[in-house]
Amino acid sequence: MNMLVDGEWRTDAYDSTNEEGEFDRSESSFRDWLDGSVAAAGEAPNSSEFEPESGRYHLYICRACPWAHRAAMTRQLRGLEDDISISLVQPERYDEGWEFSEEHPDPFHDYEYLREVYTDADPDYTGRVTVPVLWDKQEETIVNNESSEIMRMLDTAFDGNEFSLYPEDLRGEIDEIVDAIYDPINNGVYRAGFAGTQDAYEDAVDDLFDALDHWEEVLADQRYLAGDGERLTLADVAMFATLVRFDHVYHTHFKCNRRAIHEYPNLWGYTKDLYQTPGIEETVNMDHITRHYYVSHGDLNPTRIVAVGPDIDFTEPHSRDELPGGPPAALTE
Ligand SMILES: N[C@@H](CCC(=O)N[C@@H](CS)C(=O)NCC(=O)O)C(=O)O
Repeated sequence: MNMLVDGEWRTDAYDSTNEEGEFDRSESSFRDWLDGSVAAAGEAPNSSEFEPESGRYHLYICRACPWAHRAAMTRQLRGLEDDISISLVQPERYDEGWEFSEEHPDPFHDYEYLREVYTDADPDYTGRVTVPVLWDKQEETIVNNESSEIMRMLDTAFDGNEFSLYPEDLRGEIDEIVDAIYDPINNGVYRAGFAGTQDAYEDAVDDLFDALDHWEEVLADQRYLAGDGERLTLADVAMFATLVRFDHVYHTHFKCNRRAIHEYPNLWGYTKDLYQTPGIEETVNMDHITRHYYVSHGDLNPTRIVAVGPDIDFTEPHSRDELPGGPPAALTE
């Protein structure tokens, strides 16, 4: 796989599976926090030189990427479109890594590749070149490239509109759910898709569907994941990013095909409910999602043919409004 090593681009630098054939996701590298943002339940606000000034920060994302999607959804739901600018990279990723294009240019530097943004921040950078990236236009550096942190800091550092996706009374539970769904679900689909052995694949698929069965039950009588299920939170943002991609890419391309999400009554209703929450639909680009996965992973899909199905409709009625709670008033008024 490709990455930067001491600031030089290498296409053979790391193997994404370990000796047991299990997919190994490496850690994100830029881990600064915006001033005043909160990292986890019970923690005091961070103090840093990165002041949360409107217009100072930019998100580089790919619409295909579920991790970048968490950051884009948080920005959109919290009404931060005027505070934080956003731009896309091309959905297809080849040997040169994430690329800008005429359609999706780098708004600040006119760079060809996202890796140039990384070497701008650190000329000797060693690591993967991933999205999302939270870029500081003033200091011309990367603040953070870890989505679980970016979503928390966008929610807690900026005022935005009048609700929080990470409310103080639910933070502990949100942290637990975000952690609990990471390994079997969010990263679980990748563990299945990139497994190098039958055992590693089957372990990942077992974990994934056990976890989906569990949340299917939880969602039978609550609208959202955290607390009493009445409030939309970052736990839902994290879950939705995987569920919305599931039937189009993970089911077929990553062989997560024991069941599709639209075959689970509650998970499917929940996915449609979130999709129809004001602000979310515009963050979903199924064309970019399918093109990215089917085209970029030549080892999994050598013909790079993009699967056309399934025929499902995220805008059809979901009936979840019979459950207590609902989208924050700030989004529906
Ligand atoms: N832990 C990171 C993971 C980000 C990540 O792996 N993004 C993928 C796209 S879905 C990427 O940019 N991959 C490029 C690579 O691994 O070289 C996060 O949550 O932000």
